[in-house]
Amino acid sequence: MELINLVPCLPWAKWFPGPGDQDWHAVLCQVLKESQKCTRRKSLPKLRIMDFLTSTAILPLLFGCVGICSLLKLLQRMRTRAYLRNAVVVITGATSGLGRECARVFYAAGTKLVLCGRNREALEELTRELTAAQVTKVQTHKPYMVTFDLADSGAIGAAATEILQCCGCVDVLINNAGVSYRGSVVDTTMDVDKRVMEINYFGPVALTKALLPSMIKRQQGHIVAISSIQGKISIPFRSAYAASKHATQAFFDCLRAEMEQYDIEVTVISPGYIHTNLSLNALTADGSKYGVMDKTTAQGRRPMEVARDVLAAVGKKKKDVILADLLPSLAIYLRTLAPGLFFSLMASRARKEQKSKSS
Ligand SMILES: NC(=O)C1=CN([C@@H]2O[C@H](COP(=O)(O)OP(=O)(O)OC[C@H]3O[C@@H](n4cnc5c(N)ncnc54)[C@H](OP(=O)(O)O)[C@@H]3O)[C@@H](O)[C@H]2O)C=CC1
Ligand SMILES: CCCCCCCCCCCCCCCC(=O)OCC(=O)COP(=O)(O)O
Repeated sequence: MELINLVPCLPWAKWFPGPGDQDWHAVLCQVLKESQKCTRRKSLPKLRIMDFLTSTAILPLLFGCVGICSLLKLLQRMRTRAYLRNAVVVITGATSGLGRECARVFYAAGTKLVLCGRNREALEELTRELTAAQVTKVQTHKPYMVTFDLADSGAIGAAATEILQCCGCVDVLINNAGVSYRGSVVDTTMDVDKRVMEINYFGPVALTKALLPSMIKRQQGHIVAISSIQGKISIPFRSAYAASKHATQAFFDCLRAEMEQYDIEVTVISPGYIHTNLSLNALTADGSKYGVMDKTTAQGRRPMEVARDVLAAVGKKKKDVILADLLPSLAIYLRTLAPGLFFSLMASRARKEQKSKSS
């Protein structure tokens, strides 16, 4: 016990030594005894309350908390359902991977889907599959299909016009389509850098810009960008991809701020590895397809799970969401808090990868 804490107990001292007296030690012992008695007296009601709480109130309290949490979850689910039911939702890259799974979960949520892709047959097959599915809880709507290439800037305006003509408006635009890349900066042609940027950045930006005026007019809408952990940190041999995703993050962060006055929501989603065809379809330094299912991709999260998280993020109108394991999430903090260490780790990773390629 600190001496200072004994000061309030000094009045209990039964006698005080006189000036020059050496018996202060006895006084302090006496004060200490009195203070301990006092603490015991004070803590008795506290002990009784604790006894009461642990014996009678803890279980009801626990059940109460669980009940409140479940109720809040249910309310959130109902809000998400109400927000998305009959909403016009445009999904790019719906022919494969995450886009395809997003189509499934948003269809089951009762949205009016506009499925976008380059491959008409794949879109038709997905539409057949969706409409054949038994969804009982909500009324579903037959998806509309729009075929265009995001690298073709002329086609994007026409696609936006077609979407607005057929559906009247767009409530949610999910910019999901994308391509990855593998290569060293030194070996990669500028054509490849530009192509990755066209598909992952300029395409979504152009589509967003084409649909924004109608959203602003209605003062309603929601834009989603599927970025990547690589929109927040850069790893070696992904220069074009990481750059396109960093640009995506920056553009949609600016857009969010500008759209707040119109009640238009912007959600940027940054997933870690997902088990899709992304690595198979990735471009290499000379523009050819990589064509390999990487171990990291194969071990990634199931696209259906990620699609459910996308639905939840949209329903909750989240602004920025990271959907990754602990390590990539920690890496983002490391990049911010200890950039020197992060850069050294990335340099050593680059050396190792280079070595394993050349051996
Ligand atoms: N898989 C992963 O580990 C991660 C993926 N992401 C992101 O998720 C998104 C979806 O990728 P994912 O599902 O994994 O990969 P997939 O390769 O399975 O799907 C990519 C989709 O984008 C479409 N696409 C590609 N190029 C174009 C283009 N020029 N014009 C129009 N559509 C195009 C593809 O269409 P087509 O069938 O015609 O080729 C396909 O539908 C991407 O933005 C990706 O960066 C983010 C983090 C991790
Ligand atoms: C405090 C301790 C922190 C320890 C941090 C160590 C740093 C480890 C680096 C981890 C790098 C994670 C990279 C994740 C990349 C990723 O998830 O990318 C998602 C994609 O977009 C995948 O695309 P790709 O074409 O690259 O497969």
